[in-house]
Amino acid sequence: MDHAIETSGLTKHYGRVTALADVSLHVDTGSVFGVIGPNGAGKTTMMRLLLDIIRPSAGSARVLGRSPREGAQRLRRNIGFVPGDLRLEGRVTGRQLLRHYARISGPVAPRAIDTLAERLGLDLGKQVRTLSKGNKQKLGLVQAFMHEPALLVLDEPTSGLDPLVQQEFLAMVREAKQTGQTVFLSSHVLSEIQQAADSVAILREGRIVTISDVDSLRLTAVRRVRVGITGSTPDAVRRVLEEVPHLSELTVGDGDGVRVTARVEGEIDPFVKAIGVFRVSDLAVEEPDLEESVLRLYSSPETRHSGGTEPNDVR
Ligand SMILES: Nc1ncnc2c1ncn2[C@@H]1O[C@H](COP(=O)(O)OP(=O)(O)OP(=O)(O)O)[C@@H](O)[C@H]1O
Repeated sequence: MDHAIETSGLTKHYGRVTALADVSLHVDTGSVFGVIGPNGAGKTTMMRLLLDIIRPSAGSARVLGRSPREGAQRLRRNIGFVPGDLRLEGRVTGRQLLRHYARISGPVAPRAIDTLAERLGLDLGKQVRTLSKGNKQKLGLVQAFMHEPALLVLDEPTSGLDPLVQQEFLAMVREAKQTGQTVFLSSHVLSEIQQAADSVAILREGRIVTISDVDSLRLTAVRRVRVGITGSTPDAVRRVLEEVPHLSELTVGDGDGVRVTARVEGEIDPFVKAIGVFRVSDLAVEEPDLEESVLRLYSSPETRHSGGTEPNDVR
């Protein structure tokens, strides 16, 4: 399989700040590749380097077989890009702006703009400057997808979108993959990467901490769960839940029914099956925390000793 993106020792310094350090990775053509990391990890820097918006201090990249620097013009037609700091202003309508972009990006299939806008619930008749943050983000997504580029580079693409629109976006990513497009997207939300990506690079302080397939990563996800149970007693609930593997920090309180909180690591299925024997009146499963579930497990020994959880500490 050939590579839509290849980087070798890619490095970017801003004065004394190293935004990206020695990043070498490749993204298979036709795959969805996620980059995940906390604020300031270097995700935006990497994307800007790939698009020749900024130039590397060291190392190199190839995008669709070319250096970003040499191939800029042609690459723009074959890449759909949503920047992390998307700023759209102006008195033009969304439709007028997209038509303008279509002249730069190359042929857009008839109705592609309307179809995408309808999917995302975007009104193309409104002036761009009057759109909310989420609606501007939708406009950014339509402009990236509308010409069916070979490569989509999406920096925090779901920021500002409500959950239903996020799901629609994820469906668009899956469809893009089915048609052979490559998607390179960044996020600091673990669940989004898990749903969308085949492979993921974890970035921290400008360095790749690990590159893994998403299925292996899923096993490390840590979730916080809260359950309300009626028609049982705290003791009975505790007895059942104490048998659940990879469940820790269990609290069982008595109040309006039995109130349970716990931390579940990895697969959620044994926990769901265990509470299934009770009458569940309330259930909340919190989004896995990136720091807790992934970064501590994969961080360097020095970082781990500064208070993180050791991988083999995890119960
Ligand atoms: N133009 C710049 N001048 C100086 N430092 C910069 C510049 N751009 C980025 N940095 C620094 O480089 C590091 C990486 O920033 P980058 O924006 O790539 O991170 P990120 O992972 O995209 O973060 P976020 O999730 O907050 O968007 C940060 O320490 C940031 O402060």
